[in-house]
Amino acid sequence: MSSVCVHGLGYIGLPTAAMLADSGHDVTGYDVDTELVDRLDRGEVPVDEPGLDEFVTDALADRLSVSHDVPASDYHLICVPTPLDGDRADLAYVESAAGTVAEVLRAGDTVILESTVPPGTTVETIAPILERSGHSVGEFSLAYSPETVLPGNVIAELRANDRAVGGIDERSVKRAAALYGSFVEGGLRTTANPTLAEFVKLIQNTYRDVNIALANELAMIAADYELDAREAISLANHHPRVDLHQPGPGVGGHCIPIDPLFLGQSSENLDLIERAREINDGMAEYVTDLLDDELDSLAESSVAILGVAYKGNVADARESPGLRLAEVLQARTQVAGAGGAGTAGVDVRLHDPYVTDQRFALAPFDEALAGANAIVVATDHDEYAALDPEDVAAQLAGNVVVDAKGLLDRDSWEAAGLRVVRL
Ligand SMILES: NC(=O)C1=CN([C@@H]2O[C@H](COP(=O)(O)OP(=O)(O)OC[C@H]3O[C@@H](n4cnc5c(N)ncnc54)[C@H](O)[C@@H]3O)[C@@H](O)[C@H]2O)C=CC1
Ligand SMILES: CC(=O)N[C@@H]1[C@@H](OP(=O)(O)OP(=O)(O)OC[C@H]2O[C@@H](n3ccc(=O)[nH]c3=O)[C@H](O)[C@@H]2O)O[C@H](C(=O)O)[C@@H](O)[C@@H]1O
Repeated sequence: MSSVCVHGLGYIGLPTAAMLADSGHDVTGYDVDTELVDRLDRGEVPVDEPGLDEFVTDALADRLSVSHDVPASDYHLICVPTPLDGDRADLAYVESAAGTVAEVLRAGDTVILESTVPPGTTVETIAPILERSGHSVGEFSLAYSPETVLPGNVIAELRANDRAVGGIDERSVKRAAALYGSFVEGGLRTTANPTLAEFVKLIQNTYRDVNIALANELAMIAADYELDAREAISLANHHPRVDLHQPGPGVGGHCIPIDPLFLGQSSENLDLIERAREINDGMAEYVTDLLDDELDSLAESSVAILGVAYKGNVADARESPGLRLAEVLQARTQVAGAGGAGTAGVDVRLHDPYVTDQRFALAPFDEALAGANAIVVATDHDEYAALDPEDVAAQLAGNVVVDAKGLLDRDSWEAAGLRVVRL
């Protein structure tokens, strides 16, 4: 078993550190957020993910420790953020983490980058920073291995998913594969080319983004023929070589809407991929058009948006389709005030049973619904699937329901006197 230091104890780093400890390695978790390190040290697990609390707590009682310092270790795993800055990846965090590793790196150690990055980052950006240690690539090992876990199912997918491992040389491939082999039950797909592994991660998320855009476009076309897109997609998917995705109010989260843009960082050849992004981002406009068609006067209406989390049963509201819809609705109906300043027309109420972020001015469910002219189901939370249409109808002033996630049983909702428009 090896000593491992995990840099970055967020959504990816923390479960990975606990998994490595669970597999018998001696793991140190390091994060620049000193408060986070202190909280973890007290046994508080601030990352919201099913089963993670107990998994991390058990690891902390055994082979996982957290520290404000980076110890010399056989392995360094870098799991720090790579946000978007304009239309480019902000690599400041991975550069900083690599700089910290360089300070303790020894000949024979292995560094693995897990953060999602534009192709070429490991070779062109990380390797030169690590060489500030005084050791050359080859004296230490270096690999890229992307994380592919699905939020909501992280612990199971850490073990079960196949994992791409791209080493900078054959020794790096072997060293990285040995570490992942200690807990990955899926296949290890190795290559002596980190750039290929970086590219593979990006095209997995791009595949999903482009396919969702196709589903969204099909939903708009189906509506022109007065057909139910989801019924059509379900029937079409019975073909052995067709697997269409589902339409929705947009693509949220901090990965799928962002990773396709990383692909374009050193290539002028993105076309379909860029168009897919536009289609997915444009779904908020489309849902606004639907509401405009259904309501007498959008500007004088109240609309309850159910769901600001980016997807069902999670609390993460990054790149939220529900919030984007709220912005578009307000921008569309803004009217010039006396001083020329815009005043919002439509009254938008936001509700979410999972999101706790105070910045979003979320309303309790009954307040969000009270006297509203329309509701939009923007997130497929289980709580919304279980709503009683009679109760909802009794609280609304209007009868328009836009089911943007195909969550509701249309017959029972229409039997309650509601007009259901579904994407
Ligand atoms: N969250 C997800 O579902 C997935 C995320 N990824 C990728 O994994 C990477 C990490 O993402 P998350 O864990 O979600 O981010 P996160 O924001 O949850 O956590 C990152 C942590 O890194 C810490 N950090 C920042 N700079 C640091 C440094 N120089 N040294 C040590 N710690 C530092 C931050 O304080 C934070 O606690 C990103 O590149 C992301 O795109 C990949 C697949 C899935
Ligand atoms: C290829 C792939 O499935 N990538 C996963 C993805 O996780 P994430 O939770 O962002 O993906 P998701 O469940 O597709 O949700 C993204 C968004 O897309 C929407 N969505 C999803 C599927 C669909 O048919 N239609 C649709 O509109 C969701 O509602 C959500 O707003 O991105 C993660 C990441 O890279 O962070 C990655 O680890 C996960 O495995």
